[in-house]
Amino acid sequence: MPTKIAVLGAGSWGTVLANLLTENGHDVYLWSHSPEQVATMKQTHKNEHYLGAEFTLHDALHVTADLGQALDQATVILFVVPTNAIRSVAEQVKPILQAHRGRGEQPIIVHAAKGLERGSELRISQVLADVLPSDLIQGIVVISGPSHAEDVATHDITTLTAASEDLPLAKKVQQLFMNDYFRLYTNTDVIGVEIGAALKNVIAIGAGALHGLGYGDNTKAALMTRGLAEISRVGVKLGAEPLTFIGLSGVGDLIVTCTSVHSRNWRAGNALGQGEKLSDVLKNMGMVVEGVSTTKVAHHMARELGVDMPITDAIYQVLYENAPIRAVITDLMQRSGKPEFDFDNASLQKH
Ligand SMILES: NC(=O)C1=CN([C@@H]2O[C@H](COP(=O)(O)OP(=O)(O)OC[C@H]3O[C@@H](n4cnc5c(N)ncnc54)[C@H](OP(=O)(O)O)[C@@H]3O)[C@@H](O)[C@H]2O)C=CC1
Ligand SMILES: O=C(CO)COP(=O)(O)O
Repeated sequence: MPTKIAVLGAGSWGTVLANLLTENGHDVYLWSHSPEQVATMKQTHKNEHYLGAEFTLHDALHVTADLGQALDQATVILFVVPTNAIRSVAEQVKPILQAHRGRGEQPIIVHAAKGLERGSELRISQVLADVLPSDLIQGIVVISGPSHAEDVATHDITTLTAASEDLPLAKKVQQLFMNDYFRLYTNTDVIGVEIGAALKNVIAIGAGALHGLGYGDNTKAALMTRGLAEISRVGVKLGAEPLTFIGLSGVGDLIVTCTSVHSRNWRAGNALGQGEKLSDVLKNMGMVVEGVSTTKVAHHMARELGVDMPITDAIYQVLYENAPIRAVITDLMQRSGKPEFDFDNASLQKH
């Protein structure tokens, strides 16, 4: 029995996930807020701006700019817009779900975005829970892991995590997405999965910058390892399970984002390392670079929580205070010597 799924956001990731779910036999409606983009996709069967000319939309995939049509009788709603658009899209979804309430429908809400909301510092599942009351929905599941849209588009073998506090719901979502090239594992640590997903983008900007400046493999490994240390530190302080950070949405996503030319965060960092201005880099990218906004949120969050995040702070200085990259690297290296692990520090323990 096919499941009706509404995919909200027709950028690179939303389009590829909608295609995959259609391949898996589901009845999928891909919603874009742009009627012009929908008209072009219907005419060409492509989403060329985001995925190039090679990628073709599945014949059975419905594309629409009508949110009501996408949501009508959908049992799953997948949010794949950038973090800072999640709230406004959820606010458009809410009255439609309220109108459907009489039919007794309660869709599963899934999201695939990676960031922290500017201003509120909320994780994405928290933003969704803030807007969509629990009597309107079955629950919220996050899907996350090392997964560039460009590689999934060519059926490269890919593994993700489906995370929810409600394990049966995570298992349902796992089954919807699984196929011979896309494998999901479940996890109940939503905090760890969302924090790992958001903060790896910050470190990927740093990895790109090191590449742009000509640093070698030792330096990149140092950045990724110490980057993971600070991601884990803040995550555990927020209540995450430490093990999640050695999983797919921790080290897994950190590796792919810090090493792939597909990563918009890595590419932005690389361009900065080569001396381009941030405003030009973002203008030329034409796609979301989540790590730029997340760096600001994480920098403030670290201060509020009293967690040491020296790499994130250094990237903040480069992005928001115009600090020269080589100077912040020198400052990082000149900090006093420290133990690799502070085993006695309570902030490394969950409780
Ligand atoms: N690309 C990838 O490989 C992966 C991305 N992700 C995450 O998925 C999320 C989406 O990323 P991705 O698809 O790559 O982003 P893109 O930049 O490729 O596309 C973003 C899409 O969201 C739309 N959009 C932007 N603002 C709004 C809004 N206010 N209302 C409705 N639609 C809006 C854009 O429309 P328009 O064209 O009009 O601007 C565009 O269709 C991000 O959080 C990203 O980190 C996660 C895993 C992999
Ligand atoms: O999250 C991603 C891969 O897992 C995509 O990363 P970018 O947003 O840097 O392209």
